[in-house]
Amino acid sequence: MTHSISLVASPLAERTRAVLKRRNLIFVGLMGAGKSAIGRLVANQLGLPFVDTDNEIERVSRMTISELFATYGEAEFRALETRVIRRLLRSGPKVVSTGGGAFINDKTRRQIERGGISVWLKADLDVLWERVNKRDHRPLLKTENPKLTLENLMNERYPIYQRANVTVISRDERKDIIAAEVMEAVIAHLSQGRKNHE
Ligand SMILES: Nc1ncnc2c1ncn2[C@@H]1O[C@H](COP(=O)(O)OP(=O)(O)O)[C@@H](O)[C@H]1O
Ligand SMILES: O=C(O)C1=C[C@@H](OP(=O)(O)O)[C@@H](O)[C@H](O)C1
Ligand SMILES: [Mg+2]
Repeated sequence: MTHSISLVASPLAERTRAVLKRRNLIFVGLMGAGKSAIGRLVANQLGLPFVDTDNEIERVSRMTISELFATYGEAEFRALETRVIRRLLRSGPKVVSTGGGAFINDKTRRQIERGGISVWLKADLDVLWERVNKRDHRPLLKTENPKLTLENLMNERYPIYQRANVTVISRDERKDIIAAEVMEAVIAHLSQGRKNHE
């Protein structure tokens, strides 16, 4: 777990911390959406611990995600992912970036729903493709036509990601701007919740 504290928290970050209280902030969405990058940035701005579940899985298994898929298959990877996420979400507050399939798994999604506020980083196919095609560490994209695979995953998964508490559009825009939009959306969501309970 990395824990970095910004020297000066912005007013936006302070307001977000105040509404978040002890809840976790959990990033979900497709590969390339920016969960790992934006999650880390938001954690840094909030002065909260940050965990990327793929990194945590690699740490506990002492294998890379690709090695896990190749050696044990996707089903075992999902079981490990569920266990790691359950443990991480037991306490808060922290920022957790999940791998793209976590929220799609029924068991894991229920844990996320109970464990904090979920943020879907939603992006269109060209944005995702532009980002993922530069690296080859994602086993699900090692297909003959990875862009089509990504498109198929979008069609399957977007109806499920839509259940997240908050949606922010991830696009060709500065990361700190996307991070600020995440914080605004979290504040709006939690303030709305408070109004409904009054
Ligand atoms: N707003 C952005 N602008 C430019 N590049 C971005 C942005 N958000 C993410 N990226 C880059 O896109 C790539 C994929 O992002 P990553 O955080 O690994 O996505 P995910 O964890 O959702 O798969 C990384 O190289 C990351 O730095
Ligand atoms: O979409 C998926 O099922 C996966 C996404 C990956 O994480 P990122 O979304 O961070 O790339 C990683 O967990 C694994 O390769 C499976
Ligand atoms: Mg990631």
